[in-house]
Amino acid sequence: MSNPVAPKFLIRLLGLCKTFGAQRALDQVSLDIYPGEGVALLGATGAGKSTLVKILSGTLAPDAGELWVDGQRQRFTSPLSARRVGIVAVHQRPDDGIAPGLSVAENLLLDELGQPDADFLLNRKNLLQRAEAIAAGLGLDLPLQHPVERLGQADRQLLVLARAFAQKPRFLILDEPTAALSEADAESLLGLIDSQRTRGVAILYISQRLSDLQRVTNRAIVLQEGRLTSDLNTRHLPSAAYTLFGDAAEQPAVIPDKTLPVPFLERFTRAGFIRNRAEGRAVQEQVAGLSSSVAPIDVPTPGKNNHP
Ligand SMILES: Nc1ncnc2c1ncn2[C@@H]1O[C@H](COP(=O)(O)OP(=O)(O)OP(=O)(O)O)[C@@H](O)[C@H]1O
Repeated sequence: MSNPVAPKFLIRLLGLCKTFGAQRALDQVSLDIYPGEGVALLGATGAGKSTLVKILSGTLAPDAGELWVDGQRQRFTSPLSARRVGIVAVHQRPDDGIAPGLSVAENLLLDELGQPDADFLLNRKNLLQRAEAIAAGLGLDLPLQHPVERLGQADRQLLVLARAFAQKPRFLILDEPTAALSEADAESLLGLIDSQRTRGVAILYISQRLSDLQRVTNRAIVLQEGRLTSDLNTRHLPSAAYTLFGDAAEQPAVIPDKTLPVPFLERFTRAGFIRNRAEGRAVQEQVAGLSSSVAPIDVPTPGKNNHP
């Protein structure tokens, strides 16, 4: 007989497989994640972490297996389709989630700007008020009216995370979110993650920083050569992590200095403002597509007179 008080899973993966040529990136991965859980995703280089994240966030389709969200089978065709059911991924490079040429406020609301009911945001005053409300709700002090290019690396990371939180996700995937942050900024971010978890948001957290993992996760899963080999309480993580990664477990990640290609934004940049819903949607789709690109993007830095 089923237990009537057993918690209901938010995410269920059944036998996920993904192969690239001869390389098996994921092999029969099955997993349940419950509302409010903080789950650390661990694995050595090439273990399949990014592949799993891409499948969960709608960038890649699995070759086999099932993905269920809140009792419904899903077949994502894009990051937008994953977002519609509450799955939001923040990738490691903060600039992947930034649209240059726009203000901090517009970047904060980028995901709302392309939505059918977003017309009210196309008024600058409304947009600013909405952005202020979001930033205040998250306790973030961001210069909302400034061009986004003026933000330093840490504020860019906070902006990208605030944007993710603003979408009211049910399942948030965070890839090394504190790597660019000072200790104080990292602490406020970890506090924000705690408050999301308290509200029932489940977190999948990729990091090599044990201190972060112990702070925001209760459970750790380990991928090895595409297979899920361990599922343990985070309390037991230190010994397991050192077995798996040795000294690398405490080394901070290095964020490559890459930025988005900007040509597609030039006409928005000239106006300095998104003028209608179609433009909002175009920017949103471009940023979503770029942030989930499989290959790293080698591009010129904006503002250095190197547009094609
Ligand atoms: N687009 C691709 N084409 C070919 N092989 C790929 C592709 N993406 C991933 N792979 C391969 O699949 C395996 C899993 O890669 P994946 O990037 O998911 O690992 P990872 O755990 O995220 O590694 P890292 O920590 O280095 O990011 C690796 O052997 C990788 O080379």
